[in-house]
Amino acid sequence: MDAPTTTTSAGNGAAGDSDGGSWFTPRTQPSPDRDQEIEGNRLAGLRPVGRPQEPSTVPQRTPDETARERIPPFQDPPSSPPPRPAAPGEEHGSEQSVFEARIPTPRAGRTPEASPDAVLIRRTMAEIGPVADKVTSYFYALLFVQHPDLRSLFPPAMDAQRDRLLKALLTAAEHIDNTPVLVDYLQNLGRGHRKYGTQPDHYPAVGECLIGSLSRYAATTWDDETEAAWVRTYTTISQVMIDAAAADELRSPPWWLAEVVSHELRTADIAVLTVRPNQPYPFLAGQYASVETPWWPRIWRHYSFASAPRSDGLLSFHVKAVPAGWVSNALVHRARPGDVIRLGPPAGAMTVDHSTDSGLLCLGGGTGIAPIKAMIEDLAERGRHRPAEVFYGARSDQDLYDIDTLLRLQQSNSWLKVRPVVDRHGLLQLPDAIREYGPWTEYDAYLSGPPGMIRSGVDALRGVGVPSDRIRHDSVEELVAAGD
Ligand SMILES: NC(=O)C1=CN([C@@H]2O[C@H](COP(=O)(O)OP(=O)(O)OC[C@H]3O[C@@H](n4cnc5c(N)ncnc54)[C@H](O)[C@@H]3O)[C@@H](O)[C@H]2O)C=CC1
Repeated sequence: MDAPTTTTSAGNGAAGDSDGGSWFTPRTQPSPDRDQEIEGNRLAGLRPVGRPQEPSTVPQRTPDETARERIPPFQDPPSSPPPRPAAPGEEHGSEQSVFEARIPTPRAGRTPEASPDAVLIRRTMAEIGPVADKVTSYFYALLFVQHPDLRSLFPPAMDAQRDRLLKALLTAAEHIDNTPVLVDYLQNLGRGHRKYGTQPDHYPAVGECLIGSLSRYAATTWDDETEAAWVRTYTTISQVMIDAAAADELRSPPWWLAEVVSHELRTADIAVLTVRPNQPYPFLAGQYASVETPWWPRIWRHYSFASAPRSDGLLSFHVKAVPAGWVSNALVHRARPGDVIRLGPPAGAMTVDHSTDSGLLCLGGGTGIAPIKAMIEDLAERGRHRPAEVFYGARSDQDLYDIDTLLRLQQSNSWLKVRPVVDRHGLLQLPDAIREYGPWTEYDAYLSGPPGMIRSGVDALRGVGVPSDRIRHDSVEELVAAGD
């Protein structure tokens, strides 16, 4: 399952397609027998094109610069809106592919002018919106019938994961004008897809089926111009992903194997697992990884690292078994020392900004405390004496399964204050607790927990005057939510 080797960044062959255009060659004229063509094969003209070496006089560009050039510049700099709450997932973040980028929405009253392609794409999106389920079913049916070899890249049982690829593509397309954020998102998506065994030549197949499905369900507005806009957009999207995967191949494996070295049941349904990766696993405190168990092949779920990077290389996760959570139940009730799981690459931008001395206001709800604890350990290890206040919310005293660890950290670090907040009478008091303390004007806020907590926590923080750009949380699935 090697990652692509054919594409690299500009300066060594990536930029400058042979025709000076895109990776795909869009058909601009309808073919005479268009009506007879099988849906999904309509873009048989989509093909990877050769990529000659650039002349040595061309200054070397980084993969990032190349990727950003592929996407037209946003007409208006992205604003800093309130972070959108994460959408519900059945397990932490569930497996949202590698969604983590935040697509800023334009500031109220200042609508940036959309590019012509973006206008056409949004028109298609508006038409397929009411029949999104049908588009999804048709897209996957097409993909697996036309390209049965791709079926093995997806889980045997296509549950909620099923529509994630399509959603990711559609959401990215819809935000094609928003260069800075989209590039990060797509690069992450490309890197994250290495663990599925995605190869560059899979992209045209997906592109054909995407266009086949869209043209069928957006038939009223679909025309050659629209098709050309989608082909250009998909070409850009896929090329950024392919290049990011190729660059990543030079420095990281597509996945890591990790042996469970300890498994501690802290409550009837919460386990703390410690694993040893088979090779060094670099990550930052606050990030998360996708995890696959041997019992549910190709089903990946996200879990945050519950400790800062350790000198012995071990990683830990807090997992709560949730109803119908295949992976979480396996990890809590089945996994034992000696079992081997797979880890995807680290992802997530909810990390500590070490360039400032601002305080940290952290809200952790349930197992959402895991990345918060990792960030506090990170601060402690760096010897940075920044004020940090942790509000740890749980439904009962018993559910404060990691309070001892946090209290120990508090004992040895005078700058840290830990405040357990247990729901009383079914009332969720975590956001109320923030209002009771403060002021928080000199603090950066970090939230981690269930989507409802993130939502009300963000509201509460903004209510007490914490500016949106100082509020951070995992934005897993934000793009998907934005595309809904
Ligand atoms: N395991 C991990 O590594 C991570 C898990 N998460 C997420 O954290 C969540 C943890 O689930 P549980 O432990 O079952 O938490 P839970 O549902 O028991 O909630 C924990 C606490 O969060 C607060 N809370 C919950 N809903 C709220 C709302 N609507 N408004 C205000 N406060 C609210 C309350 O204080 C509650 O006691 C999951 O959604 C998981 O996806 C997030 C990051 C990391």
